[in-house]
Amino acid sequence: MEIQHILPGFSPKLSSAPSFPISKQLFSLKFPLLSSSYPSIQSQNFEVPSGAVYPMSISQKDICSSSRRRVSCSSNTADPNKGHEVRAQVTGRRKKLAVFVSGGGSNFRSIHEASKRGSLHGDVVVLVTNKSECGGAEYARNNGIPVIMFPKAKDESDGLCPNDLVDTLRRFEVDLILLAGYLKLIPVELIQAFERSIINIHPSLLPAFGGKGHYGMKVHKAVIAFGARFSGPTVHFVDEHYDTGRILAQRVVPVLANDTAEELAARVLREEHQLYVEVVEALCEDRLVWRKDGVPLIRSKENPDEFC
Ligand SMILES: Nc1nc2c(c(=O)[nH]1)N[C@@H](CN(C=O)c1ccc(C(=O)N[C@@H](CCC(=O)O)C(=O)O)cc1)CN2
Ligand SMILES: NCC(=O)N[C@@H]1O[C@H](COP(=O)([O-])[O-])[C@@H](O)[C@H]1O
Repeated sequence: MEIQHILPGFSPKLSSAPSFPISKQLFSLKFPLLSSSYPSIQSQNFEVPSGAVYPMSISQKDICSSSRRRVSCSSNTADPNKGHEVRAQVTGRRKKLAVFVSGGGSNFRSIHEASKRGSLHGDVVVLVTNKSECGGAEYARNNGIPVIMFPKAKDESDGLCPNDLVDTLRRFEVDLILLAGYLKLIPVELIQAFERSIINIHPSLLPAFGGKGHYGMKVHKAVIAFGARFSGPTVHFVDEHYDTGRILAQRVVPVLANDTAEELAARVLREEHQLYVEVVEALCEDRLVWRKDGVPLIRSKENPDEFC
């Protein structure tokens, strides 16, 4: 496949990674520059949201210089003449977002806050939950965001069936569905109705530590029990199974020898809040590109030939 090694820089060369003192601070992996041994990618055809296909060349520069490179690759461009930042203008209609939660909703809050401060070109128009009294639902009600129940739970009086949920989200004119700590299986009716428009954030480096039974603290306990040295959040597209959809973005954090599951969870969650906001900002700015082999990529805001 002509783009077999397009992103080798993403795999950390651990032999060159510096050793870290046992401390609770984050570190950034240095990703190797793309060496000349990798086939150069001169021009590839990519699908773009409008469906048009146009050649795009990807130079052999280091596509991501560190694990902490912002997905949006910094949207501000300082104007030397004016001495202040000039935010790149975003055109097009603001995207309408539906967020699905089951718990506290800290990722939901991060996205809503980014929308309110203007860095995210979209609005949360509806919250969906299976737990009417969860923290995410309370936050939505306190911020005037409609809350709908799905699926219909035994101990809940109301709730929608899959087809009614699709109809309801269509009435809200939803463009993008964001799962954020939602613990139920998304039905195939929704996946078919919102093709390539449902993403999820998972608290491990998929495909490791994913699938049925892998949620919340269970994930972090398994990471520690297996002795994994790295973990971190994954944002992926949602298909009909748990955590098997195409990976869109990841961040890496260290797993320290004396970590508790709670300490690891907190370290990963901090990265989740940043990563999810940056990914949703990119999607709201139509910076998503589908590689010919079906892998989704996020185009850099600074240089359309670079990917995050
Ligand atoms: N069709 C899909 N639906 C959902 C996905 C997905 O990738 N495809 N992601 C999950 C989120 N998730 C991991 O990121 C996840 C959530 C829940 C479970 C799980 O095992 N749930 C239990 C029920 C838990 C409960 O009710 O408290 C179960 O199904 O037995 C695994 C992974 C959201 N939906
Ligand atoms: N497999 C799904 C899963 O485990 N999701 C995880 O649930 C937490 C929700 O936190 P939040 O409600 O504060 O956003 C997050 O850590 C998210 O990655």
